[in-house]
Amino acid sequence: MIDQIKARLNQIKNPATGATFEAENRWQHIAMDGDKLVAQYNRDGISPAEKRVIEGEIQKALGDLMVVDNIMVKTTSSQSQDVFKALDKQGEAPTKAPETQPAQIKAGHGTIDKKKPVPGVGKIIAIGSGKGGVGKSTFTSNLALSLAKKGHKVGIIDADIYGPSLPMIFGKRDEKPRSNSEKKIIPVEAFGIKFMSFGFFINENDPVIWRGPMLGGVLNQFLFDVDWSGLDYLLIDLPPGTGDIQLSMIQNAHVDAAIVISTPQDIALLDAKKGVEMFKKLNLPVIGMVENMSSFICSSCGTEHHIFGEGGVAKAVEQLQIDFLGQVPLEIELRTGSDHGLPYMSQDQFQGRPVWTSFMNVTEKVEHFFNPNPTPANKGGFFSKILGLNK
Ligand SMILES: Nc1ncnc2c1ncn2[C@@H]1O[C@H](COP(=O)(O)OP(=O)(O)OP(=O)(O)O)[C@@H](O)[C@H]1O
Repeated sequence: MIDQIKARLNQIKNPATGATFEAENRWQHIAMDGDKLVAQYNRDGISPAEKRVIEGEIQKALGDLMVVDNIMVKTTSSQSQDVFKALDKQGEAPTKAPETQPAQIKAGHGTIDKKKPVPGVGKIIAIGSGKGGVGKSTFTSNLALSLAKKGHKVGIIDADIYGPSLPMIFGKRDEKPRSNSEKKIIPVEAFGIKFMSFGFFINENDPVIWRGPMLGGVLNQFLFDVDWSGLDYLLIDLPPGTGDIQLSMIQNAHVDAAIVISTPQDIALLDAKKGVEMFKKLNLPVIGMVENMSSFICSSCGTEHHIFGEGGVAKAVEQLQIDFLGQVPLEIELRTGSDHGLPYMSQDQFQGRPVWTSFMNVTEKVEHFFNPNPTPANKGGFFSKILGLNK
């Protein structure tokens, strides 16, 4: 099959010149890795928009031979600045301002090999889930807000390449991140939380195939090319799953600990256990597991319904010998808040409700994990205080 694939890939045309990839000798590597195709071409002179056309053509050319999700196309370029600029709503890079530039992230430049601390950041927590849609981004954003309520300076990296939802949750979908004069990306800020999202750099309709080449380096770029100075906690919202993508994202990054989110459903739990194992394999301490959507309390009759099952996460943490950080019930306002850019924990009118209390309890456990013996001097924003970073 590989010969057939090569023959078809050679006929892909460069939209910039109209010549085939074969004629321009663009392909550098075409090989199968199990059932996955890894192909790499030289993209000098090809713009991001043309690159997307090419990826569409590759999908079309190979669509009858293999599953599109198994096609991984990498690129190399001698111009390391041919990058993905923060997009405005129409998909165009914003115009220049005198002292800042449109922020940009590079594609296909791999990971850095050494784990090094992120300047100005206290602790970095990776938040993962085995399965998609269990509420990882909802949890991450509300944990950030709860930590901020306890006096900490908090940032979030939205590294969920499949469904970056932080711009929506924080009501910043139209934001265009910029870089400062030191070429550091300035994080976007909402409700006192600084964040950076992969969503600012892609069009929502871009196929996942196009995002593939960005996987390797994107987390490290978000860790080191963004100005995170002054943070106590930096949370990383990982893509759902426990495969190579998640592994390669975190194995070279300096992360202090991880939290795994699951629903009580068997299938989600099974995958969440794999997530815990993945973090353990990477020698990353697991703070614990959170059960989201644990139950629904009927507002008319007050009965508690365990829609996705009951007690599953409590059992799993026992088997895995990790801590149970708590349950977050289903609550309509948690969803509507996220949909409307008004995250739940930013709305003080919900204080005292079960979801609010759950988030504050989880927050205390996270604080305790890093600071088991709080004193008045190191309580609330303690990392910044120690480091003298809070201005
Ligand atoms: N406890 C909850 N109560 C009500 N709705 C919730 C709750 N948790 C999450 N949701 C809603 O469920 C949906 C999925 O949540 P979210 O996007 O946070 O999941 P995710 O695990 O990050 O998904 P993905 O895998 O796509 O990144 C969202 O609409 C969110 O608002």
